[in-house]
Amino acid sequence: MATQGSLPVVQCVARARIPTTTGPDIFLHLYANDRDNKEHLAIVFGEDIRSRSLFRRRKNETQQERMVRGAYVGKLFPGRTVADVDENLGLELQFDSDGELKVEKETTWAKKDTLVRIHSECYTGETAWSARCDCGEQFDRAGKLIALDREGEIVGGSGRGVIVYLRQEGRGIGLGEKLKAYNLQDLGADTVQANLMLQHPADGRDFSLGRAILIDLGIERVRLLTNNPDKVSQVEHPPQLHCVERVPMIPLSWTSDEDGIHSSEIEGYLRTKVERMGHLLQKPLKLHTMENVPASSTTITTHTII
Ligand SMILES: Nc1nc2c(ncn2[C@@H]2O[C@H](COP(=O)(O)OP(=O)(O)OP(=O)(O)O)[C@@H](O)[C@H]2O)c(=O)[nH]1
Ligand SMILES: [Zn+2]
Repeated sequence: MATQGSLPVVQCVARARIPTTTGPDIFLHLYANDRDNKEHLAIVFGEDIRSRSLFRRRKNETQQERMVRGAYVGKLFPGRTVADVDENLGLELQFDSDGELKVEKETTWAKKDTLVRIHSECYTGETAWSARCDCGEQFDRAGKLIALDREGEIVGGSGRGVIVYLRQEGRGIGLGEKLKAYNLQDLGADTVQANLMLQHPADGRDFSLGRAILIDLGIERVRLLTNNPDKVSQVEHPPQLHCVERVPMIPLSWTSDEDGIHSSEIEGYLRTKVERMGHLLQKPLKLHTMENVPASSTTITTHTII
């Protein structure tokens, strides 16, 4: 687990509106940073969640250049010439003498609890239909919960929220090493043992880039979608960033016979997360060590961070 340490410097390179197949427009932000050369992303729900580094005014730039990188208010349309004013919607951005965006409630989301997922890239789970993990399901669920007002007892994001998408494939070991880890798992190791056998830490990820991206987006109070306690502690950077609540992500297969991922591999994966990585999962789970103990006593309770 990485220590808090200083924040990386992040720069939003571009933002674009993405009309989605599921309904809402999202705003995809691509980031550069001073720690690695990966293209980390922020999937932002809500036109008014604004990247300070993207909107910061640059010397001698034109309004056209601002619109091309995505530093505009409201909606783009053919013939629009000014980035900082959307006359159709009656929106205008204001800036201070240093060219920093002024946070005004009419144009910029601020000081509100925001539903957030810090998600690590998983090609196999998100693209290759893998039933070894629940990453793809979690990614989809995060988008759905951000768009919804509520789902059962979970309060959604009502169309405002962020999925910080960190290029940390394989809990940071990369896709090639993760494939080797899968082979070791087919040979009987669990996901933690496999990493260690390959001379990698069980989970060497550093979420400081996630913190820096959220702060750049002006997010201050996070309702974090995760079962991973390490992530909860990583979303603390007082006074700028606080985790005010942990919102559990219960695997769909635990609440439905049809939905979700049903495979022997996923049960082992989730069991290892609970037993060996300290993940906080609510549904009773038959643990290796608790074979003959009634399920009700193995419920792992979660704690809402206040
Ligand atoms: N090394 C390794 N990485 C895996 C394995 N299965 C999934 N992963 C990676 O684990 C990461 C999953 O992280 P997240 O989806 O952020 O979830 P989490 O950190 O486990 O915790 P939650 O926020 O509760 O979902 C991704 O980078 C996956 O590629 C595995 O068997 N071995
Ligand atoms: Zn995965």
